[in-house]
Amino acid sequence: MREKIYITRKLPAGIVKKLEGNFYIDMWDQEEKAIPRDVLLDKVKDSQGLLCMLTETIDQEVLESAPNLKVISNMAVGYNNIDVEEATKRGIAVTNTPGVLTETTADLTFALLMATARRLVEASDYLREGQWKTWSPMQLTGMDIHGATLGIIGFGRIGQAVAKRAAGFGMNILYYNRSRKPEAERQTGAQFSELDDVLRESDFISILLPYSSEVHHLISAKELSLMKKTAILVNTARGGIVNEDALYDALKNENIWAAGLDVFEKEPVNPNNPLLKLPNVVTLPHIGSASIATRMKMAELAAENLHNALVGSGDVKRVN
Ligand SMILES: NC(=O)c1ccc[n+]([C@@H]2O[C@H](COP(=O)([O-])OP(=O)(O)OC[C@H]3O[C@@H](n4cnc5c(N)ncnc54)[C@H](O)[C@@H]3O)[C@@H](O)[C@H]2O)c1
Repeated sequence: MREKIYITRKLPAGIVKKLEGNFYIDMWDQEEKAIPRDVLLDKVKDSQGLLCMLTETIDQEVLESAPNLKVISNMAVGYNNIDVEEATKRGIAVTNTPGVLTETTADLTFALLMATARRLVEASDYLREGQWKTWSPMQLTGMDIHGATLGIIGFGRIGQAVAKRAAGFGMNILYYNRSRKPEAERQTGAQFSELDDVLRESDFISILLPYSSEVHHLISAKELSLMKKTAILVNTARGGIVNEDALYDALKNENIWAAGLDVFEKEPVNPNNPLLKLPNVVTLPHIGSASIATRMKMAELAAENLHNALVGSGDVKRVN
């Protein structure tokens, strides 16, 4: 009997068709509605492979419901939605999609940095709401990007790709990372600093660390208090790295100047989240890797990981 793969979101037909050559495929295909938890728990019961998104929490309960599972293929580079330790104990391979989304996520990070610095959303709303009646020299003024110092926290693939863009914009670059990256330092002129120094000296802070319990609320009240009052925080990594209550206070009390957020502690974001009400925050619904070409590449790589891990040959991007 063919092995069964369950896919938690509708994927492009061509990608599903390729998998159908070797496996029995079942898929959640309601695009407007996320897969309900009870459906997921039921569907994994007889599956050998699971292709999921970061919106699905693959915890102990899911793993217990899936005694036949051999591979979990996450269609994302981050995999904090999966209990990797528990999966490893059960001999389940966990895979992700690194690399193919690096440049697209760096583009979005830079776009968010610029939109926040130059108040693009506020300015667009101002015009649409019919408020543009005169001209005043200090109206809708923002922060310069050229010549400013960018501090990158998490200097991996995406962090380094952001640094390349920043170098082109004439920014000075500081970075904090677990280990030093001499080759990227040479290419971008970025300088390694301790975390507190990066926070103190930067005009822009870009967070690009993977989420883990180790970095939960890494940026909290104390860290925000080290930042310049004119500083802008951009988070395109994971919401849990920043303490949202502390961030709200820092923005409300003008201890920092603005924030650009693509990610939140709880997603999808509750529309009543107070951060959405602040004028000095630009918010996005986790669209870092959302270009047509990149989402296709991510889906292809996620399918390839699953296929290769199940047939036992070819390249597999394993995280455990
Ligand atoms: N907004 C989005 O849509 C989106 C898209 C892609 C990736 N992401 C997030 O961006 C993250 C980074 O992606 P990447 O491909 O650059 O990953 P990466 O593994 O290439 O880079 C992460 C860097 O962080 C460093 N690091 C890890 N833990 C650390 C710690 N505790 N202290 C200091 N340094 C630490 C690593 O040494 C590495 O250099 C992903 O894990 C994901 O959560 C978000």
